[in-house]
Amino acid sequence: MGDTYINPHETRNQADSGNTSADGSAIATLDGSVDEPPIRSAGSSHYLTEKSRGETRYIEKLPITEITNDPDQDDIAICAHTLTGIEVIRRLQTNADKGLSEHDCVLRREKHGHNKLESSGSVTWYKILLRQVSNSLTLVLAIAMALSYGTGDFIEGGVITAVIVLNIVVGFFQDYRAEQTIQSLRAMAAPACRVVRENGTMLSIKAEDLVPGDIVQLATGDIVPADLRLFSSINLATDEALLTGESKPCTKDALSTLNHIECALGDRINMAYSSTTVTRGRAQGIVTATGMNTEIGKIAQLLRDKKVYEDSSTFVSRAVRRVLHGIKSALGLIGTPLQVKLSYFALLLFALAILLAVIVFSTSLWDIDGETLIYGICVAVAVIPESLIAVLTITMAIGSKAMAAGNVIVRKQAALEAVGGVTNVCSDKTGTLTQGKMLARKAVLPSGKLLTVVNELSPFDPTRGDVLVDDVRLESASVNEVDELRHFFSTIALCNMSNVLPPPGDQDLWSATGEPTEIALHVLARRVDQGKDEILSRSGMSLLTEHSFDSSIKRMSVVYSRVDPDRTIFSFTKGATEALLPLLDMADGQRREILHQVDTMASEGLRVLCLGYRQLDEADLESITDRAVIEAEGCLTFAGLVGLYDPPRLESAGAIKQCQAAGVVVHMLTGDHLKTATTIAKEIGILGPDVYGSNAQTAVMTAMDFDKLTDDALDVMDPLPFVLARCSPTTKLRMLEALHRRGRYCVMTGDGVNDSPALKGADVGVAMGLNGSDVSKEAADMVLTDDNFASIVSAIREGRRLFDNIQKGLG
Ligand SMILES: Nc1ncnc2c1ncn2[C@@H]1O[C@H](COP(=O)(O)OP(=O)(O)OP(=O)(O)O)[C@@H](O)[C@H]1O
Ligand code: NA
Repeated sequence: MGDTYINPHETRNQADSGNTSADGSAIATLDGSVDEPPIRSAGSSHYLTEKSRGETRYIEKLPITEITNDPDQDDIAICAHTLTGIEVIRRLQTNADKGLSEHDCVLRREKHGHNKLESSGSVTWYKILLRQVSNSLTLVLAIAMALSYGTGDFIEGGVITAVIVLNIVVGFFQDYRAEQTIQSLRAMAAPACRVVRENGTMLSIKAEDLVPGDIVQLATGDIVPADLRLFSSINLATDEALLTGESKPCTKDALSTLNHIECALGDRINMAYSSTTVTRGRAQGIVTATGMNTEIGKIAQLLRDKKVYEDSSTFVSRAVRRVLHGIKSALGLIGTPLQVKLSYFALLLFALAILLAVIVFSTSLWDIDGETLIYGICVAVAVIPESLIAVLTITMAIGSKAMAAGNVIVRKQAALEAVGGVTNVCSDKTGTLTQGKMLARKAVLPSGKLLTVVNELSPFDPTRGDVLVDDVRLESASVNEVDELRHFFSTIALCNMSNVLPPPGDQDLWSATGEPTEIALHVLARRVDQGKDEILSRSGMSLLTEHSFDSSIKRMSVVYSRVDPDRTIFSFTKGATEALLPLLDMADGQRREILHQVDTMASEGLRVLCLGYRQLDEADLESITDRAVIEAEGCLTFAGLVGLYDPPRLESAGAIKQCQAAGVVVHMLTGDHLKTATTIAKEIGILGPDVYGSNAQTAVMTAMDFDKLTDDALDVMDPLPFVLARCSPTTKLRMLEALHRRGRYCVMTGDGVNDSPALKGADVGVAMGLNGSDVSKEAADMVLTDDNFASIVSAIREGRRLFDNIQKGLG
């Protein structure tokens, strides 16, 4: 239950207040819940709905709790799931529409503190200093120094002392700075969230700044920033494994109200808990608990209160384990692979030094006089390369600084070294190799008429530029007179979650929020006054349900209904051609015709979307909530094709050339059409006369063909594809495995929720800082602050320099 926001045929068994009247008017809630500024929030209309619908009944059913003027936040956190959304909003003295004022927030923050988990103490300066002293190299050097002084070799002794001091000082400042960077990175990487504040403005703020009573919006891929009582939701599901251990996503329903306060966390389907992740859908909720008061905070508190080694092992085995751990970390055998390697190296040198000393002493048949002693020690000390340590420390310091300057946040230390050894890069296309700013250039209508956009200036400004139909300018007024035009524009505007925003005041810079693909379509619709809001207010339609875009099935559907006398219901679908063609109701000949048109557009480098719509009966409503059923039914009427252009980034071609010159192979793993991807790949040089194997049959493949092959077949393939089109997250994993079986070492980029396995599996997983989901950032080793492919290349360069310098130091 609760799979959708509203289903008239659904009977609810929860004690519920007036929201069972789930018909047209409550539905109106939904279309308001577009996710970005400066819209009215979904909450508002829901609020009105609940109020306007049977208010008396609502009051009768009010829980018998006292309403105080000073709502107690702790109290709300405990019982929010048993109250209606409205009640929670009222008790927390906020407004779903307007949100809290800045003044309120300051007061509440004073009372409840920041929304973050208290960590177990930050690293202090003396701990960092201790870390400098306690490693094999320093220990070995210290012994050498003592021996040198002991034998009166003050020059050698002085040099070693200088090296030790340099090592400690540089190391200290470097680590200290790194520690601070990590702190600030944590703050930066702390999930941002979208919140309604100050009379209804939508802001993006750090989760840390949330206070109880804030109105928060959630979308697929978000990490829930605080404990929330949801008050509107569409197809929402969250992954709560962290809290409940339940690995299946938990379907949420904002409109339900539960009866029992003690109800298990996993059953509280009207709540979303801090640190869980949104696996699908979107929602709005009100913050009921922050920081250590959240459910995850309570767990953290429990963990902190517990003794560190609280297991069944005996005192002795615990002590042994601790001592071993202590020795290992003192010798520097705990850390990144490189640190460990270096520590072993130092120990090896030390052993060698002792061996030499022993040899010297043996030649004098252990008749050790002063001279032999000095000689032996000098030989031993000479083996230890003081300069190595100085070089190392300085190189590491410079390397990590350069990375940060190059728009790459290194989340895991080991990645700093790993990235230098990379032999293959598997990159996304959209937004990474290309600019991610799409423009709708062309469209083909069902009748075969060609629609083109000319004279456009900026990607977001619908007022500049003209739409031509077969070379005749299309006037806004005539759209509604032609059926196929009306259906075409309704589909691209309504099956769309983006917002296109006029410039504020007297400026002329349009802006937009949402996915580039959808923005491009929305701008096209607005060029002829067919924006989403315009269509909705004109036709009186409201959203029934929505299945947001899913990159594994590559399409999106929405269902709208009109509340007129004979309630008409329409579904609109858009997606990749391969995903939509089987759902279209048409003859095979016509399908082939469409495929031909798609091919032509794709070879021009355009991303082609296919559109369809369908009129539904009341009876179909039963099934609209279940995506699998909608798919099976299909029977869509074809509404047209649209071609979007996403120009490559200017830096891409150069960066790819540098990679190839350095022997790094670049692969493009994209969700896009084969032809579109190939055209772009040629433009930026992933394929070309200089690239060995570019003309091979396997250079360009669709994921479908790739996935069909067995591992053995992949292993003999030469070369592995440079372009993999229509990729899904699992294809990325197979590509990774194939590369690993060949002993390659690779970077993999990803931005989506389901890219996490590929990011974790890669030698260096790279997430996108600007447009990536929180989940992908958590899984990655590195995050690009500018989403730019060129930054990966500079990271590789920096990593290699680091490696080379260390190599030189060792040699
Ligand atoms: N919002 C959307 N609604 C419907 N279909 C979409 C939408 N976005 C993309 N598509 C279709 O799905 C295909 C794959 O998109 P997907 O998001 O998986 O790839 P991408 O992330 O854009 O590309 P890349 O993997 O190179 O970054 C697109 O080529 C397009 O046909
Ligand atoms: Na992608």
